[in-house]
Amino acid sequence: MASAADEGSAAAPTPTPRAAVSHVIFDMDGLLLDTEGFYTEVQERILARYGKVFDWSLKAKMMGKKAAESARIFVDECGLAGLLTPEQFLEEREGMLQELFPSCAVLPGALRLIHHLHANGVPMAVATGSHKRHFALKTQNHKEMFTLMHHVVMGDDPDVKTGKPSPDIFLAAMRRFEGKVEPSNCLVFEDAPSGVAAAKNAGMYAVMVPDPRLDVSYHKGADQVLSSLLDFKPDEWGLPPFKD
Ligand SMILES: O=P(O)(O)OC[C@@H](O)CO
Ligand SMILES: [Mg+2]
Repeated sequence: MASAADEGSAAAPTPTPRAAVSHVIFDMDGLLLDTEGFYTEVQERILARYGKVFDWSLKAKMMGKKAAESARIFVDECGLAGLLTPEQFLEEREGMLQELFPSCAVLPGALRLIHHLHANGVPMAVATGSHKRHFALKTQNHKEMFTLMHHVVMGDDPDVKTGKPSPDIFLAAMRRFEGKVEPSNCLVFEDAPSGVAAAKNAGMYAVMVPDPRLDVSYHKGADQVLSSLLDFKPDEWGLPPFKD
């Protein structure tokens, strides 16, 4: 029988990679940038006026979607039809969001991973449901991270006919890489159930980094679920390992 000392000195077996991807696509809100809390805060405030409470099952349905789609969900699910239109909801939350977005922080592990992949020549893109104007507000203090991306696709891009969970945005992001890239070459990082579904609908691999308040039933469909980007091991996906 091997002693504890023998076991300690034995080289760890090299794990078989889950897949060998060559290209990476990042979601933005709630994955790279800590902006989801702003949406929650503003929506809680609006709902409180109607004596209602914003909860995580509603959050799960709204997050990751284009603004108009999530506004429709908000009004319908909260039974506000006749009291508030989706357009009024968007108008009302706009001022509050515009003030909050520029102060957003980068989420843990995002910069480390992006710098590592860039240094190793792995092509990266961002695919966000956010439209151009909100993207500019959110990224104004984090420009460097986005210069390392080959490209960014936003929710109001003409190639994005339908928002997540439609695969449109991830397929558009894939097609804009150089050379011939297949969905099975792409690894998507997402925080939202609709985003994971979009990646899977596109035929890609999906690593989910969900908010801990999101019910575990929403993790279904992801190929891997992590508590933080800091826990990501590139070699599990055929990507160059971290050296530190
Ligand atoms: O696709 P992401 O970057 O999460 O953006 C969606 C955002 O508009 C709100 O959830
Ligand atoms: Mg997101």
